[in-house]
Amino acid sequence: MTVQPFRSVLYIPGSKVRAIDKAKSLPVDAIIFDLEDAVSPEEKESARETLASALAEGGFGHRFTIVRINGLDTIWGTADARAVADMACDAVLLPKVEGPEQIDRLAGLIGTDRAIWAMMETPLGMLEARTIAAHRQLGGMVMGTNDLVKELNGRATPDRVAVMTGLGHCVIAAKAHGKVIVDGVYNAFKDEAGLAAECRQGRDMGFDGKTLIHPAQIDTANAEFGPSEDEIDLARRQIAAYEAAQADGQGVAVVDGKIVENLHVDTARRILAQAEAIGQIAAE
Ligand SMILES: CC(C)(COP(=O)(O)OP(=O)(O)OC[C@H]1O[C@@H](n2cnc3c(N)ncnc32)[C@H](O)[C@@H]1OP(=O)(O)O)[C@@H](O)C(=O)NCCC(=O)NCCSC(=O)C[C@H](O)C(=O)O
Ligand SMILES: [Mg+2]
Repeated sequence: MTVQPFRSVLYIPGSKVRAIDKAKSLPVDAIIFDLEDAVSPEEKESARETLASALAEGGFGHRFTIVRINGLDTIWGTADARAVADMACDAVLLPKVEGPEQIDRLAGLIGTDRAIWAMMETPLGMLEARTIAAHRQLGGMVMGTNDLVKELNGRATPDRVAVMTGLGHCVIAAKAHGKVIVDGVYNAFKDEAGLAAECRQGRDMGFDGKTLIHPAQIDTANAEFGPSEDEIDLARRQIAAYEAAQADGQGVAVVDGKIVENLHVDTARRILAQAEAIGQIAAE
């Protein structure tokens, strides 16, 4: 079982050369190089060129590289898509996706080989999560909780009640189709405790990781979305107990007073595979 980690997914404005360079040494699993909201209209074209050179130069190692382009209905979108078709990145992220036809339209510009990721951040996007997740070229989904709160005219509260239905719906859609899904950003980038609590909520819901806006958020996301020592220890003991029970002709084992069935063993194996993948990254 191979499990590529997406615990920490850092946005970097495509216009910020120093930040792009810094990313080569940051312990992130993935990077979103942004051409959309983090780049001013005056810098859109130069950011495209900056990014193309940085990606051509390389040096991002194991980090999964994603470029977020502007929407195809904006004045920059088509030129972004044409430029990104030649960029050395792993995936292209399209903002405000509201249906599979938008993915088809982007595929018409960049080809069908490159993975397309979708920003999930509008009410219509939430309703269409199922058809978007099912698209053959879709690699992953990224929650855009700032836009979603805005579009709902809700309020950004610590319990995230305004976006909770959408978050759960998108997790279900992504998992139904075996796609990666990462949670939205935590805006207060100096509030470590608040970030940790929101990461735990996202992890409990089934998100694979969290999008981040500042390097100071990386360690928290990696810790909260990676398996803990206790989880790894329990996974090992569950597998051992289940294998022993099977050898004894039993279908169920008991560990720490709780039953262990084949489905729990699947989860345990996934935890160990993720821990191994993370260990390999750390050893690089
Ligand atoms: C939020 C920031 C504007 C803060 O920037 P700054 O004041 O420069 O931070 P620091 O001085 O603390 O920076 C310290 C060093 O870290 C580097 N840095 C900062 N941010 C990043 C980053 N994102 N990636 C890599 N490196 C970064 C600085 O260059 C400093 O380095 P050094 O000089 O070598 O010490 C800034 O963090 C920022 O611009 N963040 C990204 C904002 C962004 O991308 N926003 C758009 C995505 S969020 C979104 O759109 C969500 C979604 O669509 C939705 O709807 O919810
Ligand atoms: Mg957004």
